[in-house]
Amino acid sequence: MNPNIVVPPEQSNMRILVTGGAGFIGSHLVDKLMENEKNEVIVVDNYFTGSKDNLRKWIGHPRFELIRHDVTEPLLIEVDQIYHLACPASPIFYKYNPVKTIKTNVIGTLNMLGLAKRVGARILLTSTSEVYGDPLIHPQPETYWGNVNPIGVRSCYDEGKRVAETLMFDYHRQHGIEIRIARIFNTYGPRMNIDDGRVVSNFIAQALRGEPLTVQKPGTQTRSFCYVSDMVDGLIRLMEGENTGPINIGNPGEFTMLELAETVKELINPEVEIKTVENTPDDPRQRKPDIAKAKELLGWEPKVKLRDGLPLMEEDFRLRLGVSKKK
Ligand SMILES: NC(=O)c1ccc[n+]([C@@H]2O[C@H](COP(=O)([O-])OP(=O)(O)OC[C@H]3O[C@@H](n4cnc5c(N)ncnc54)[C@H](O)[C@@H]3O)[C@@H](O)[C@H]2O)c1
Ligand SMILES: O=C(O)[C@H]1O[C@H](OP(=O)(O)OP(=O)(O)OC[C@H]2O[C@@H](n3ccc(=O)[nH]c3=O)[C@H](O)[C@@H]2O)[C@H](O)[C@@H](O)[C@@H]1O
Repeated sequence: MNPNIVVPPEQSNMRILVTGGAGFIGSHLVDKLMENEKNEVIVVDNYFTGSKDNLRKWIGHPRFELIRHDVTEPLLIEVDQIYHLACPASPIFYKYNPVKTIKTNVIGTLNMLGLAKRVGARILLTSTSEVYGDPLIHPQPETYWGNVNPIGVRSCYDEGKRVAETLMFDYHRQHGIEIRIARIFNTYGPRMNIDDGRVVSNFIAQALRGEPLTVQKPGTQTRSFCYVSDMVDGLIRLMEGENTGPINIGNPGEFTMLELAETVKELINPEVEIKTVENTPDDPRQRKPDIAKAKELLGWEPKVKLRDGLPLMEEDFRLRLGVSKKK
């Protein structure tokens, strides 16, 4: 090929690895990446919390490949970009085998950085707002170092992601790897596991089954919920842009868990009861992203409000649970 011909970036073919691509956010990201005919997408996943079903429309597609692989083992392939998502995200699942969660975050991220270094790929890590722990600053800007319990039951995830961020920056400084770090705040949408255990999927499944909505005590704790299409848009902008991050990607609309339960009840099943149940240790009391950096550096902000996103998720849950809407 003539070396003087410069191929503009939007014209070049890209081979993209998505680890954890059979999961909730990963499978939506794959859908978006596959829309670009210049992209070839490879998913690696161990199916711990993900499923082939989430990718069924792409299985057999000539630009798509699915590999059963655990990221705690080395991976030798040739790719241009790596979206590194592999890690259980629901507290129930990441606490199920905490040692494995740490291995996934630390050894898994080391392996993906090793791959990025060998082939010269750009790598994006999906970190989390949990790096801020139980935050003492509100809302949380990226400059906040957090308030994390290093020995608690959530630490395998929180500290695991903090080490993963450290590894990303050390590979960047020491080996010149091109890195991107997204700090994702609570994301919801179609394809979440019905029994995933996270609050939005729990409340929607409970409302559709006519079971009480289980608000964990005190119920005044807050979260800020981002719809999955907004999240995927933010991740792609971060990968394609020039900033390493970390950058918060989330929706600043903040709700108490009681408010969320009231909203789900009103929109999905006004007859359902709301009951208060025991909470788990170290549950953060408040969480809201400061997204000034995402707005300025990525030109990104979320578009889908909670009241518009919940019905889209309801539709998907109705189909999967076989519960039709009353006329
Ligand atoms: N959804 C959120 O609200 C949220 C918030 C903050 C950060 N994140 C991060 O985003 C990423 C995706 O989250 P999600 O909500 O889609 O979760 P998910 O559990 O649906 O997806 C995670 C995927 O990773 C796979 N996986 C887990 N361990 C693996 C391993 N050792 N090797 C290979 N694959 C493995 C799972 O099988 C699953 O398909 C995670 O890194 C998570 O920490 C998510
Ligand atoms: O977004 C993030 O940064 C992190 O948020 C979540 O962790 P968490 O906010 O604890 O998620 P949930 O399990 O959905 O809990 C949210 C709140 O709802 C409450 N909850 C949960 C479940 C339930 O049935 N009822 C209920 O009131 C919890 O006590 C908590 O206060 C994700 O699961 C993590 O993967 C992610 O990294």
